[in-house]
Amino acid sequence: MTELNSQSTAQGTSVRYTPVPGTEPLRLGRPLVVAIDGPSGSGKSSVSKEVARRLRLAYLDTGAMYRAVAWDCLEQGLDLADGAAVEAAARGLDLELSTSPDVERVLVRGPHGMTDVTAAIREPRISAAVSAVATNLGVRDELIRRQRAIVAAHGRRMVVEGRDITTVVARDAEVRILLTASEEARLRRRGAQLGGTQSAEQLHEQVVARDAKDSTVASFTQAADGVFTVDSSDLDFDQTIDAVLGVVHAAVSRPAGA
Ligand SMILES: Nc1ncnc2c1ncn2[C@@H]1O[C@H](COP(=O)(O)OP(=O)(O)O)[C@@H](O)[C@H]1O
Ligand SMILES: Nc1ccn([C@H]2C[C@H](O)[C@@H](COP(=O)(O)OP(=O)(O)O)O2)c(=O)n1
Repeated sequence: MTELNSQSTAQGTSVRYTPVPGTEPLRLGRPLVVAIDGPSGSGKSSVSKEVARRLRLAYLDTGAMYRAVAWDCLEQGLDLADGAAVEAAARGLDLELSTSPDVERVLVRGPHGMTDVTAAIREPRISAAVSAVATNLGVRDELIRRQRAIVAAHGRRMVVEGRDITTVVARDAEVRILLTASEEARLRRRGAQLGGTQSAEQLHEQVVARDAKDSTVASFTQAADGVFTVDSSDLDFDQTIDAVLGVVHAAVSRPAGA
């Protein structure tokens, strides 16, 4: 009951999704985990939030969890090379994050009460430090456990985005997507997002070099079996949303076992 139409637009040919009212697989209450992985700047966060709004699902930004651990380690003055101390910080972290696609909020509880770290975790100093935390396997073990618990607590109705969601955290997701874009597009988008404040070298470090480090512990450059690839290099934001929604509807409309 899903229509996928090819339409020519000013930007080229794109796949657009035409929702069919009352489409059974998207009924409210039925589990629907949409797992989205991809490299830095491919559009995971912005696309996942909009897809969650359209499908009335909760939203989990797993990258924000790794960033919050990095923030806490720096706050405590820990040496990020001390794996045991970093793992202990992750296991002890009292973290609260919004799972609404409309509210961006990350809070960390410390000895002096809750600190709102929503903006702080996006600072370049955290982007520079976060791979040291994300490549710590003890940290990953703890955050993966928490991420699975969050998905379960939301009745498995959630868009979850990161680097290892399709392959580890939610291998059993109803829909698994690898969102990619060319390196050139990703650097351009991240540069614009940061308001042109970063040099080409800084952007390369924050996007390409960080992905190379993160690739050592998570596989997000090639789609695993059963994972759909959406390449957004030549799509604008709205076209990317249409393409992702098209994949969701095609996946949930498939007969069982197909
Ligand atoms: N298809 C697209 N076309 C143009 N810009 C996009 C597209 N997808 C995302 N963006 C923009 O690119 C920037 C980076 O996207 P973001 O969602 O932060 O990526 P990620 O979470 O993968 O690092 C944002 O400013 C976002 O609005
Ligand atoms: N599931 C995840 C999510 C993020 N990470 C790591 C990889 C990244 O360097 C950091 C921050 O992720 P985030 O998605 O915020 O990164 P972007 O700057 O949006 O590309 O965490 C991870 O290892 N596994």
